[in-house]
Parts: sequence; C-alpha cells; structure tokens
Amino acid sequence: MENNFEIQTLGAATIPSPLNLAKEDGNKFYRFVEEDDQFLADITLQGFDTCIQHNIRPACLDKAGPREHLYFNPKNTKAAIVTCGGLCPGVNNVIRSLVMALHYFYGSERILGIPYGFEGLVPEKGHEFIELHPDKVKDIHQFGGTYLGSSRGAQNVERMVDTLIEHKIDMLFAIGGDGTLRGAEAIARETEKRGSDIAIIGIPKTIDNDIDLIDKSFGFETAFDTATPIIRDAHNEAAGAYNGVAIVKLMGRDSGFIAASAAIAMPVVNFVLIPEMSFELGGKNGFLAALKKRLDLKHHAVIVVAEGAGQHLFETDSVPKTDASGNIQHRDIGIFLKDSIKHYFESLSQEITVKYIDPSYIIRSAPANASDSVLCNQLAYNAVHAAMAGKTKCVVGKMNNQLVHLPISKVIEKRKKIDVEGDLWFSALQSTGQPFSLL
Ligand SMILES: Nc1ncnc2c1ncn2[C@@H]1O[C@H](COP(=O)(O)OP(=O)(O)O)[C@@H](O)[C@H]1O
Ligand SMILES: O=P(O)(O)OC[C@H]1O[C@](O)(COP(=O)(O)O)[C@@H](O)[C@@H]1O
Ligand SMILES: [Mg+2]
Repeated sequence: MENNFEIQTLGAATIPSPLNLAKEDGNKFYRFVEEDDQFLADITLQGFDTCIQHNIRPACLDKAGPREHLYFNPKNTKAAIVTCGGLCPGVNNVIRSLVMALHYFYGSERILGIPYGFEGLVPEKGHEFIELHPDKVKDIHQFGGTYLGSSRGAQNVERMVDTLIEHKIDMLFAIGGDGTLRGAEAIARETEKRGSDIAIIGIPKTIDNDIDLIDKSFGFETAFDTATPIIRDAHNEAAGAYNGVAIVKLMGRDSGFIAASAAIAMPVVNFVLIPEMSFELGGKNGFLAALKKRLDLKHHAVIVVAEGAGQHLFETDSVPKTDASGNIQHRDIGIFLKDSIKHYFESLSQEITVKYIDPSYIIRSAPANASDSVLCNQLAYNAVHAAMAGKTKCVVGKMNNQLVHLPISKVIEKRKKIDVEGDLWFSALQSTGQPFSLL
C-alpha cells in the first residue's frame, strides 16, 4: 500500500489562535499541537507484528488537535455542516459539538446546517439552510437521528460547489460514510479546480464500522449495544420451545462487525453468519448439518445473521439492484435462512419451532451510548481545529487509539472487513462454539 498520509493544507497558517493553551510541555495544561507532533501508526489495526509479517510499512500521521496558528480568521469564517447516508447513533452529538466548538472556542458566529444531505446543496431541491447556534442544538444529543436530515443519491458536484461559493462557505464538515467521503473528496477536487479556499473535513459515520484505517466509527458501538438485549430475548424464545430456533438478522451490508460483536457481547448465540464467510447450507460441513447437531444436543439454538451474509447462496442478478447512492441492495438472507431451516427439518420429519426477529432500523436510530458520545465529541472538536488550521481533504478519526488526521483518499480506498484469521472473529468462534469448518 502506498504510504503517504500527508495532509493537504489550504495555505500558510499565520493567524494566532484565540485559544489560550500552553506552547510547551510542563505547564500543567494542554499544549498546542505542532506540525511535527506525528505518530507512527499500524495501518493494519492488528499490531505492528502484522505489519512486519506482511511487510506493510507503518504510516506517519499528523496528530489531531488545536494549532497555535490558523489559516482562517475564526471570527470571520462561515462554516457549513452536512449529514448524509443512513442514520447512525451520535450524528446529533457531532453536530452539537461542531457548533459549540465553532462558537465558543473560536468565536465563529456564522454556522449553516445543510438540510437533507448533499441534496441541501442543490437549490433546485428547494430545501432551506438552517442557521445553527448553540441555543438551537444544546439538547439534540439526547435524540437519535439527525437534526439536519439526511439523504442518499448522487447530486451534481459542480452545482454543490456553486452553492458553497455563492454562500461564501469557508469550511464544510461532512458527516457520513464511505459514500459521503467520496462526495466530499469530489467537492474538494472541484473547489481546488476553481481556486476556491474551502476546507473540506470528513467525520466518518456508519454503524457498519466498515470505514478503513480507523479503529471504529462512531455509532457502531451503540448499534451492537442496542442489538444485545434483542439477542437475549431471542434466546428466551428459542429456549422456550423444544427444538426452538431463533434467528436475529442485524444490519451490516458488507462487513459483519455488528453481528460478530453483538454475538460476543451476548454470549447465548450459537451461530453467527457474516458477509466475510462463504459457508454452504447443505453437505456434511454445511450450516444445516451443524444446526441439527446443536439441536439434537441442546434442543434450542440462536442464530445471528448479518444482512450481507450468504449472498453467494442466491442466484446472481444479471443487473444487481442498487439504492439511490449505488450501494448494492442485498437479497434477504434472514427470510431465506428461516425458510431453508424449516424445509430441511421438514425433510427429516423433525419438529422444530422457528422464531424470526428483524430489529432492522431500531439499532441505528437510537441516541448514542456514553462511549460513542465521548468519541463524537472528540471527533467534532478536532474537526473544527483541523479546519481552522486550513487542513483539507481529510477526516478526523481515532487510529491505534490516537486522534489523527487521515487523507480522505486513504480511508475510501477499500472497506474495512472482519479478518477471519484475526482476534475478533476467533472470539466470535470461541463464544458461539460454531464449527470452524463453517467458513
Ligand atoms: N463518488 C461520489 N461522488 C459524489 N457523491 C457521492 C459519491 N459516492 C457517494 N456519493 C454521495 O454521498 C451521499 C451518501 O452516500 P451513501 O452511500 O448513501 O451513504 P454513506 O455516506 O453513509 O456511505 C449520497 O448522496 C451519495 O450520492
Ligand atoms: O435502508 P437504508 O436507509 O438505505 O439503509 C440500509 C443500510 O444502511 C446501513 O445502516 C449502512 O448505512 P451507511 O452506508 O449510510 O453507513 C446498513 O447497515 C444498511 O444496509
Ligand atoms: Mg456507505
């Protein structure tokens, strides 16, 4: 992997920061972050041993944090905030903390909320900007969803940049997943082309935790947290019937982090099926034979399945169905599994009871838990520090447990997936006791 993680800046940072911080260590209060405060990071997220084993060089990353000198004169700046893609716990915490940091740390008065995702930057869509102020957002962290509204679907990049320029926006904070970050990168390229100095900063959001390089995306933890009592109750349903089977389908389009983590957190799960596996249903090493073995032994079973699992079991569509943003819409593995289990045991004349539970959007529309709320605050504050210093085309994220800047281009190179040879998946296998042969 090409290993240049240098962050682009709009120009020289010469304006003194209004923040009253220490200029050197040892003053018993926080010191400004300097440009050479760098951090050597393991980009595999699996330990330096893995880097050495696979000959992957660590990356040298900029620490996030307040800079002593800024590119923008904070009092005169105009900031905009946009939230795109699917809902995710913590979006409102990020909006709130961005507004608080802009207003209280830097004295910026002009903050615009872009309504309904990138759509809100296209005037023809007819959405009105929302003026943001601490009084307006002070309570929004208590609610799930997004205060600004969101959307999927491609928008014209030139038109969006026209709007940013027309409204004299100096910095755009884009809260979203891989799609949003691709959009933000496209906007940044267009502003560059026009010689327009707009800082474009991404704040990675997705319950799927599939954004590469960062330790975790905010909202992921709340999502699997919300799923765990559902699994607990599914277990009661399964155990309440002789040969009872409960299936819980959880979100996770292309990565199984939610399913695997929830299954480990609520260790009553006997099988967890994720997109990273290519298991078979039939045959002696297949899922159905393993389920029969479990039922014959214990007379109940709990299965957690990620929505993107088992797609190889369906006939491939010549033209795959996609959503408005171009994301592939998966076939319903939950219902397919339920029907396949029923047919299989019918064919064996073995009576079973199947309970199917799909909590669907419930796990992503909840407000953020305490741990995600901490992360949201840290990301938002550091996003504001980065923008004020003139950083652009970057995201703020936690990597190897440090707050850093990463080029957007790096985090969108590929999706993060569960390493089936790694610790997380091994924990899931140990916790469920499902056969290792079910790959
Ligand atoms: N390459 C791209 N260029 C411009 N906009 C994009 C690009 N990819 C995705 N987008 C836009 O980003 C927004 C959010 O993307 P989506 O995939 O729905 O959610 P997420 O950001 O959560 O992954 C959508 O409006 C989508 O059209
Ligand atoms: O039905 P919707 O709103 O399009 O979203 C469904 C998808 O959204 C997700 O929550 C991921 O959304 P993002 O790509 O926006 O992060 C997936 O888990 C799920 O597949
Ligand atoms: Mg996405």
